[in-house]
Order: sequence, then C-alpha cells, then structure tokens
Amino acid sequence: MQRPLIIALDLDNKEKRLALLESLKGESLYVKVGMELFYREGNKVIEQLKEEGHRIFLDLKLHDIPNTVQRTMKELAKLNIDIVNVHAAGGQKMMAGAREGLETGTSSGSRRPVLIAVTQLTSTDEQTMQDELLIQRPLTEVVQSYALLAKSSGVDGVVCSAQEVPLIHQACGTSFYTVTPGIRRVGDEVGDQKRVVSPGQARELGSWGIVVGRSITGANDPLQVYREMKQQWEGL
Ligand SMILES: O=C(O)c1cc(=O)[nH]c(=O)n1[C@@H]1O[C@H](COP(=O)(O)O)[C@@H](O)[C@H]1O
Repeated sequence: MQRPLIIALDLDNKEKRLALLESLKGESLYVKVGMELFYREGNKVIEQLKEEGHRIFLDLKLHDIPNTVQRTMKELAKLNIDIVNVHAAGGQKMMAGAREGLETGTSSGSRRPVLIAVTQLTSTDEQTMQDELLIQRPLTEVVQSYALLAKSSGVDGVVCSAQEVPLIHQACGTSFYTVTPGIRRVGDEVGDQKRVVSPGQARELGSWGIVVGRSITGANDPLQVYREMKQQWEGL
C-alpha cells in the first residue's frame, strides 16, 4: 500500500465534519478518528466512514491497566478499523495485552488492525520531559527505547515525530511502522506542536505515514491544501 497521508478529523461538530468530507469528496482517504469525534459520534461514524470507502486510524491512545486495555482492544477490533493505538508508557504487559485483545477480537477472515504505540507526544519537548515529567534522559533516547519496548511487546509500530524515524529504523528495522504527526507546511501555524516537520522532510526522514489535522481542517480550501501536502509527501 502507498504510504498514507492521514487526515485527523478533529472538528468540533458534526456539520463541520460533513462539510470537510464533502469538500474532499471523490478522494479515497485515510482518516483519523480521534477522541473528540469518537466520543461525540461513536461507532456510527466508523461505520459511515467505512461505507464511504475510507481507511481508518482510530486514535484513542489507550493507557490503563493491562486487563482493561486487553478487553477494550477486543471490543475495538470488532469495529473493522485499520490502525489503533496505545501509549507505550503503559508498559510491556499493557502493550502485549493490547495485541492479545486485538487478536481475540478480530473475526476469522478479517485482518487484525495494526497496533501502534505513542512514544512521546509531538507536543512534548525535552524541557517539558525534564521539568514536568521528571524524565532526565535525552528525548531521542527515550523515544528509541519506547519503540524497542513496543516492538518486544508485539506492537507493529510507533507514533513519534518524523525527526526520530531514522533512530527508530536503526533500532527496530525499517518495516516497523512509523506514523508521524506534528506536520506543517512552512509558514503554517504550529499551535501546540513542538516537534514539527514538513511533509517533504517526513518523506526524506522515512516516515511510513503522516498525520495532518489543522493545516487541512482549518484551511479555506481543504482540498487544495490536502493535494498540495500530498504532493510534497509523495515527492512529486
Ligand atoms: O496519536 C496521534 O495521532 C498523535 C500523537 C502525537 O504524538 N501527536 C499528535 O499530534 N497526535 C495527533 O495528531 C493530530 C495532529 O493534529 P494537528 O496538529 O492539527 O496537525 C491530532 O489529532 C493529535 O491528537
């Protein structure tokens, strides 16, 4: 499969979501359903997006005790989604439980959703890690180490900044998925993101997929920005 540009459908009401999808009509999309959308519109939105032929990354970032995560993943596997995620900070048992839950929840004949783990949120920088989270190791070392932990727990890949992709490939191999948010065109507002790269840089750094939210969802012409960023991402 072609490496995807995943659109984060982070919009604060259903009408705006429908208008965005309408403006992108005719495109076969990879979309991200995050907490805001899932908690508002629930399973129904997943069914609708599937019916429209889109691929889905369900981003609920599970982080709980292993038993709860395992049982929740069993339920989420029934939604026929393509990617789902957890926080690597939940540890090895939790991540292994997530994988097991997905295996048991996937019906025979269907494909198990790809499981990825968030290393360090792209809204975090080294300063925040040291001052607030009391993590004193360099950010890149922590991200690489979480990626290795994820891999050894049976997880298929990670969410990280594209800046860390070469290090992750070094440690975990190039077939380990790297999904990278914190993507902006030069000149776009960065907002709360700290580790930011452009679509072209993400391609050069070797990301498997990029996640783009506000640059597209907040644009006057989302289709034009989507096409522009996709071209940059594909190196056209
Ligand atoms: O798991 C994610 O998708 C995620 C992880 C991370 O480290 N950083 C991050 O920004 N995200 C998500 O990626 C999207 C980025 O949105 P924009 O900053 O608007 O492009 C949001 O939906 C975030 O929830």
